Amino acid sequence: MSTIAAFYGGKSILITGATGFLGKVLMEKLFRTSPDLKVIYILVRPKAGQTLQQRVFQILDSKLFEKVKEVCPNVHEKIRAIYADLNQNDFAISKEDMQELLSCTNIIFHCAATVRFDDTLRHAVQLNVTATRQLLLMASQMPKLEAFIHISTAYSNCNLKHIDEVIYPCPVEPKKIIDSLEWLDDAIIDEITPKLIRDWPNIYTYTKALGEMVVQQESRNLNIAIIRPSIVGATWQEPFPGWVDNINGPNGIIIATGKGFLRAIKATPMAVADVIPVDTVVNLMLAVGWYTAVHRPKSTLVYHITSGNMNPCNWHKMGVQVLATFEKIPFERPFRRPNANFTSNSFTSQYWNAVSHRAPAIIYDCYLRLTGRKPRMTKLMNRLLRTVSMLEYFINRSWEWSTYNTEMLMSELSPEDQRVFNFDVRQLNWLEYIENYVLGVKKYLLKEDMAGIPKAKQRLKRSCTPYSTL
Ligand SMILES: CCCCCCCCCCCCCCCCCCCCCCCCCCCC(=O)SCCNC(=O)CCNC(=O)[C@H](O)C(C)(C)COP(=O)(O)OP(=O)(O)OC[C@H]1O[C@@H](n2cnc3c(N)ncnc32)[C@H](O)[C@@H]1OP(=O)(O)O
Ligand SMILES: NC(=O)C1=CN([C@@H]2O[C@H](COP(=O)(O)OP(=O)(O)OC[C@H]3O[C@@H](n4cnc5c(N)ncnc54)[C@H](OP(=O)(O)O)[C@@H]3O)[C@@H](O)[C@H]2O)C=CC1
Repeated sequence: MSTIAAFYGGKSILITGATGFLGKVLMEKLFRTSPDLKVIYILVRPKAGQTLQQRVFQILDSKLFEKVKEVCPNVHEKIRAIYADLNQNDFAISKEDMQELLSCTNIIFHCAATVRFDDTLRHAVQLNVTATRQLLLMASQMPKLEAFIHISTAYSNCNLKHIDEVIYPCPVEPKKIIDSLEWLDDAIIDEITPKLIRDWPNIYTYTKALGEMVVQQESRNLNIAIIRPSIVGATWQEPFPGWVDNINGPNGIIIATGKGFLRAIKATPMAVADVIPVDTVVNLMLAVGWYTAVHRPKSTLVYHITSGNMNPCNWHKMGVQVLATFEKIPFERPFRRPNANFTSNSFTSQYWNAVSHRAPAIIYDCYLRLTGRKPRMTKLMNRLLRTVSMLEYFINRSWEWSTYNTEMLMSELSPEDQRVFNFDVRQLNWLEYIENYVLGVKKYLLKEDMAGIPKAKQRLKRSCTPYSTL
């Protein structure tokens, strides 16, 4: 019997960000391995015209939760969706709900965040810093709370080259930033943002660093741990390989390449591609939740969950395998035949952007105009190139993350727990993982039918010039 699975039995667990990529996989694993847990509270806001209940039903009815329904048929009764907006005071939670959360919660997993690189400082601080502070305040009023697990990112200190499992101080106190944002107007905030974020590449990583400082400052006597994953990718093994559901990080790039839009990218081929499967991250989160509650370490432990130091892959290897997979499993209706080059400097990158990206888009828009349709390719291409430029920082550098705490935890687990909650990334076969990843993007993101593969392959064989039925 798994000690960790047994630990979550009978527990009331609060998850923020449960409707996000990581949150869904966390809920799935919890229900599948500890179906006797008492309840999972999730803080949800209505979105895109859907009520809370509709959002929960959509998640539970998805393919991701198919196995859960077999082992935990009453899963609907064990999720309690609580109306909450983390941008509001007290999260806009009703008094009754707040009372229930305060008196019943045993474990908190704080996953909610804005992960947009270009968010405004005001909004990113509100969500990634102030909301974390507010949640810690709530946690301090929970008599039954055993552990508070905060999800950060391995890139919160990406202005350093070697990163230890410690909380690094930020140049400006989070409290000072929170206070000044209350009275500064948006124009001034925009002006001072570059000065504040200094050598951080974007507002996201900077506010995640501030969030960690807040955790340290407001920890009181709580049992807290911080988890820092690197680039979170599709599932490796559980509940099945290749599951992915948003266009963040590598996912959007894989789509853009497979559809033939993106043909060159400014990347350092030998730089480490520090991708980590989402199920590996979730396994570590659950192990950390157990360890923090049961062993109660004296200080806040930080855990890195990265792949580079244990089982490194680089962008060249990743790119080659992605392209090889497109040959076997092409995406439907590509704009051009998928092909890609890594460029090494800004000049060649600008050249390829003009020749390989902008020119075909302009030509295609002319064709659309001539055939009486609305041009849209140039706009789409500009948006794609903007996105790629924001990711460039991360694909042209390598970092070293120490993983002492993560390795220590691995050694503390029983053989059964090491199997059920496996976060040993040394066992990952990159070629197999990448192939499943691309297949997952096709199936779960693009929702393309696998039966169409032979036809797509035939079209691919015939194609050499731009064509599209978009
Ligand atoms: C020698 C041979 C070698 C071979 C060479 C081969 C080389 C070629 C490569 C080919 C293979 C590629 C292999 C993989 C390479 C991958 C490289 C990628 C690296 C990734 C690095 C990531 C680093 C991350 C570091 C930090 C990690 C973290 O901690 S956090 C998570 C990461 N966060 C993000 O990724 C967020 C980034 N995104 C953004 O910030 C914004 O989205 C944006 C600024 C980039 C874009 O904003 P914009 O306003 O333009 O668009 P937006 O409005 O957001 O959306 C546009 C449309 O898309 C829809 N959308 C948006 N989000 C989602 C979503 N999550 N799911 C589904 N759909 C979404 C949105 O609704 C919009 O649609 P419309 O409304 O219909 O227009
Ligand atoms: N994905 C990655 O590559 C990495 C992620 N991380 C960290 O992991 C965590 C989860 O990321 P991920 O799952 O990818 O992100 P997603 O963007 O998929 O999910 C974000 C979650 O936060 C919720 N949220 C955002 N704003 C609010 C709000 N105002 N009120 C209530 N809920 C809100 C979202 O809810 P809604 O559905 O309503 O929008 C969603 O559930 C984050 O802390 C991130 O920093 C760290 C490293 C890498």
